[in-house]
Amino acid sequence: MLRHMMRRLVLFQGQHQQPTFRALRGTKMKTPRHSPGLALSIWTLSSKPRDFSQPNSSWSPEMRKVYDHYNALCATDPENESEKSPWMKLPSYNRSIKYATGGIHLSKLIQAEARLFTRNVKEQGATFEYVVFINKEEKSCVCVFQSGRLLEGAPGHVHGGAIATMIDTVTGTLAGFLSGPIMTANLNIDYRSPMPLGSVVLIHCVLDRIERRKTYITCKVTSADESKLYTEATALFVSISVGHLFGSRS
Ligand SMILES: CCCCCCCC(=O)SCCNC(=O)CCNC(=O)[C@H](O)C(C)(C)COP(=O)(O)OP(=O)(O)OC[C@H]1O[C@@H](n2cnc3c(N)ncnc32)[C@H](O)[C@@H]1OP(=O)(O)O
Repeated sequence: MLRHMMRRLVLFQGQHQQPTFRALRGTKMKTPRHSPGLALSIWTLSSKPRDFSQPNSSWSPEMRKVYDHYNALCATDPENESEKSPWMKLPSYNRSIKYATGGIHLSKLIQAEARLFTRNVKEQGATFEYVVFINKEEKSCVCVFQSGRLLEGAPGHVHGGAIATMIDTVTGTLAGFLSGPIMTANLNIDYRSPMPLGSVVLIHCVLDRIERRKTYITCKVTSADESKLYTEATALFVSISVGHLFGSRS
């Protein structure tokens, strides 16, 4: 069954419909605590994983306003239903493996207690609140990001590592959407002005170019009204085989 699910995962990644999953190198299989039969029957009944891109009560009115703006862009015009919007909102789970068909089951086998860095604090609003909207035609995306109180670096401002985490996540999401399974090979960041803790910012990413296995993305982080530039970055992602995550170079 595991082999079957892995095959579905590879097929899924090849369709480039969703962002890729991140490194699982050094992965260990976890033996289910229950008997396999019982465990499987429970999994079959399990509901959909929580989608963290949905609004929650920690979102500020500004976060909600920007979210509503981009969410409206995703809707199909009722007067022209044949023309689909190029915008789409991506779901977000606490493990990227859950994007794959059967991923919810796989995530219970592969390092079952692992959690995506940006989604690992249960308290809503304490760390990374974000949602990513992709524009398929422009090969670009916008992430609406609200930083929480646990992300402080300089007093009252967001930690540079937290900003880098978000840039890696959003550029990686776009690269994975466009190129399938990838890993970050290079990330260059210029911090232009300090980002107030708790503020809502936009992370704009666009495809620069694709050369063989290399996908180059450029990124700008601005205030929600786009009047202030906080950060600029460029990122290189290299396409990998799923085997690369499990230690095989083939
Ligand atoms: C939903 C959430 C999404 C989150 C996305 C986040 C993704 C991550 O953070 S991944 C974690 C951080 N990244 C890593 O741990 C990666 C570690 N590095 C590796 O595994 C490998 O070095 C890897 C995969 C990047 C490249 O290795 P490999 O597959 O052997 O590629 P390799 O043959 O060396 O290079 C391929 C091409 O990329 C180029 N390249 C590789 N690394 C670099 C680099 N650091 N800088 C510039 N170019 C590079 C090579 O020159 C080569 O170019 P060309 O095609 O022109 O000859």
